This record gives sequence, structure tokens and C-alpha cells, in this order.
Amino acid sequence: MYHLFKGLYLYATSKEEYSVLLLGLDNAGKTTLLEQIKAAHSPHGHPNLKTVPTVGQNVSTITLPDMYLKIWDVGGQHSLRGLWQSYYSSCHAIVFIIDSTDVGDGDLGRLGSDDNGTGAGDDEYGRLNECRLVLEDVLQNEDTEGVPILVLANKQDREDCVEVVRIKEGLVRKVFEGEKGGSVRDSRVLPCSALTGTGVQEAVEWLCSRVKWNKESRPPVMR
Ligand SMILES: Nc1nc2c(ncn2[C@@H]2O[C@H](COP(=O)(O)OP(=O)(O)OP(=O)(O)O)[C@@H](O)[C@H]2O)c(=O)[nH]1
Ligand SMILES: [Mg+2]
Repeated sequence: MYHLFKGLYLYATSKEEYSVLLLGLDNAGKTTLLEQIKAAHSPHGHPNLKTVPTVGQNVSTITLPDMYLKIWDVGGQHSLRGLWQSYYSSCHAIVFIIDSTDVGDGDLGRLGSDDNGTGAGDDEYGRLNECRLVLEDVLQNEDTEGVPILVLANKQDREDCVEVVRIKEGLVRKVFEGEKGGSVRDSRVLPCSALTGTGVQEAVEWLCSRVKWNKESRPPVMR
């Protein structure tokens, strides 16, 4: 009898937990975003906006009315990107964060096709091509197949940022529709400023709705 009641109690009080993976080049704003999300979902939270480059990972679980969101923030430096793939098979959504002040004019169409993204001659374009190559790599990995992807055009508070529509049309759409765009998946491009918090709530709402829609193919963990 005890076990029956315990089981019923646990069933009634447990919630679905979904994992969200924050990806993007180093300095894009992943850790800052995690800090904003954490602060927005804790009663007396102030975000710690003094970030340092992430070596390894930061993880936080936020409690929402109908689910837990476990958010994984990993280092974006070149030497650390090889570690990303170990997170792919267990994540329910990916956030790909772009520094909107470091992608030139945001238009891949103007980049030479022989540019290999090593940085040579990239000044005018910032890290546009590096960003493309890294995003393609994520999309092409079989373990991310079908996983909803939210692309955030971050640092929209800065005057020198490229606006979201250009990032969407000039970069993201071209990558998703290109031959290395991987399988069809649920995706969205949103503007945000992880530093000021603008757009962060919309991002979390999009993620919550999409992980639920996709729960048949990536079931949550019960906690
Ligand atoms: N103006 C502005 N600065 C931002 C924004 N988001 C992040 N930054 C700044 O960008 C720098 C890098 O931010 P991080 O959050 O540490 O970047 P990261 O993506 O975690 O970098 P790695 O850990 O190296 O992968 C910091 O100086 C942040 O204050 C933003 O929305 N606006
Ligand atoms: Mg970081």
C-alpha cells in the first residue's frame, strides 16, 4: 500500500524535464543569456553579467509551471567545439546564439565561395563565415536531427549590430536551405539582448512550446 501511495504521490508531483543546449561561437553571449534566464526565474535573482570565457560547461535547471528546463551552456572557443556533439543526443532543443555585431553585413551571398572560414580576409565580414560553418556542422550531425533550433541574433542593444531580418535572410535561411542545412526541422530566428534581457522571455516561451510539440520524438525525463 505504501508503495502504491508513494508511486501515486510521485506521479502527481513530478514534472517533465527538457534539456536545452546553448551553442554559438565564443563571445556570442551564451553564458550571459543563461544568467539572464536564471535570474528571471528565481525570486530575488540578479543576473551575474560579469562572465568569463567558458571552459567546460555551466548547467542550470529552471522551474516553470509545467516543466523543468535544464539549460546547458558550453564553451564556444574553437578548441572546445569538439565537445558539443556529446550533448546532442540528449538535448530537446538547441539555441544557436549569434553575435550580431560580428557578422559583417550578415549576408552570406556576398562572401566568396572559396572562403574556408579560417579568418583570412574575414575582417570586413567579421566572423560571418565561421558562424556559417559552425551552424552547418550542428545541423549536419545526425544526433541533432529533428531537434528544434532557435537562432538568437544577440547584442541587439548595440548600435553597430546587424538587424535580425538581415541575419535571418542573409545567413540563417541560406544555411538552412543550403545543401548542408540538414533535415527539415522546427526553427525560428529571434532578436535579443542577453545583456539587457530584451527578448529573453520570448526565447524561453518559444523553447517551451517547441520541446512539448516534439516530445513524441524526444521524450522528456520525469523528475
Ligand atoms: N552589448 C552586449 N554585450 C553582450 C551581450 N551578450 C553578451 N555580451 C558580452 O559579450 C561578452 C561575451 O559574453 P559571454 O556570455 O561570456 O559569451 P559566451 O558565448 O558565453 O562565450 P564563451 O564562453 O567563450 O563561449 C561579454 O563581455 C558580455 O558582456 C548583449 O546582448 N549585448
Ligand atoms: Mg560562456
